[in-house]
Amino acid sequence: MISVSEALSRVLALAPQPVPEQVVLRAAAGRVLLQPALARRDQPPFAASAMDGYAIREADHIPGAVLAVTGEAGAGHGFAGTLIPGTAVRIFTGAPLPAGAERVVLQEDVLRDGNRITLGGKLEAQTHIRPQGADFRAGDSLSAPRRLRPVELALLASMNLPEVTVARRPEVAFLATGDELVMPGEDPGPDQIIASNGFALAAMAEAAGARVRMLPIARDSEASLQQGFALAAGADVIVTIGGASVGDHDLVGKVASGLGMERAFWKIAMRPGKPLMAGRLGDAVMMGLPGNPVSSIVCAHLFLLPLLAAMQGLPGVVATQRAVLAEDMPANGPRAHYMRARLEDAGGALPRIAPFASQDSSRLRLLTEAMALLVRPAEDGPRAAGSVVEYLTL
Ligand SMILES: Nc1nc2c(c(=O)[nH]1)N[C@H]1C(S)=C(S)[C@@H](COP(=O)(O)OP(=O)(O)OC[C@H]3O[C@@H](n4cnc5c(N)ncnc54)[C@H](O)[C@@H]3O)O[C@H]1N2
Ligand code: MOO
Repeated sequence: MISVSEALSRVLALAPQPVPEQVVLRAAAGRVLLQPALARRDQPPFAASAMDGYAIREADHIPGAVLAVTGEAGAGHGFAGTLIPGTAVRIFTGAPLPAGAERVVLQEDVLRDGNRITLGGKLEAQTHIRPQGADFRAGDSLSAPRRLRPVELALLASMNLPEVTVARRPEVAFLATGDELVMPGEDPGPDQIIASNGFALAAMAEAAGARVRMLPIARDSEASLQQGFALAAGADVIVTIGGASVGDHDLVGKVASGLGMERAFWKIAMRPGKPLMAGRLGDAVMMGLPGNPVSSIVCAHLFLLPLLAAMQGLPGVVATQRAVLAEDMPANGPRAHYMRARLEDAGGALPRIAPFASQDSSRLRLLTEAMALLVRPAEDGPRAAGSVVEYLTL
């Protein structure tokens, strides 16, 4: 059995290079920007007013000064002339500052009478001007790679970039296998259960930027699995669920090998998730997840999500955080243990973490109550309450 970190590097070694594609901004949400995006213009493109008021010269900024209003500057239509000393131009938020103007006084701070304004007795120090390029300059870049959040879409839009280069979404085909499985809403036989894992896994993959195909459940026969693999043709990643272990009906490894899968590994020193396998099957990456619900979800978190990240040009890392152990724990065995745990704010710098008494990898409901996976490295010694440990969130 190989270690978790060795397995992750073997999985990442299977990842093909990201494929760039051009998309319009409206289609870029959540996609990974592959090339730095360069602003095509300054923003603001001119010195602009930040307030509604009057543009004036610095020399006229005197309490009680009386100035003639000689024109107007609005957003989208500036004042054509130059501001003459002793005069003011009515100005609105976002309007270009007239030539010669050096500050904007708020309309609340002046008295207007016909075409004249009188500045108030108490004037502000702030000029209420947004200098040209205060947000960004032409040529400034949004660095890559990065996953595009809504705020970055707005930034790209204001850089006047209608299209961006992003990574093509990897396509993942999920193939659940087992005679005991039926889909939700179907009528299960007396020995059957509902196939559940795929719903979590598909949602996880989609949130990680993938497109997902959920294939019909394969039965525990070589022919049915072969048919399932045939239906997965064209996918970038083929993920089987179940049938990965050593039982007589666990046929995934055998069938995949028969179809030419080059195995990168089978079995990892971790729990849950020991029977995980991965390799290359034709042009696709193949990942065989264990069938137990918690095992499949934990393995997907540790290996499938980093793979999908790497395929989109992002680092394939699993980020952990630190917490303080709430109770003593005995030494861990030879497999890294990802323990379902409760996380609580203990008022200190780090949260407190307490593993659940049951770590049964079939219990989905418990998993929904776990706020974290406490990571116990293989062969970790006993740990006393109060020691600092690592965890990850699902
Ligand atoms: N003699 C041994 N037995 C087992 C070992 C072992 O090392 N020696 N490993 C155990 C571990 S650890 C795991 S994990 C499981 C995984 O086995 P498989 O990947 O072959 O999974 P299945 O046997 O097909 O299913 C296990 C379990 O999960 C349920 N299942 C399967 N698919 C789904 C699904 N899509 N949705 C919901 N539940 C699913 C299935 O009904 C079983 O209860 O093997 C241990 N055995
Ligand atoms: O490692 Mo299995 O994944 O315990 O349930």
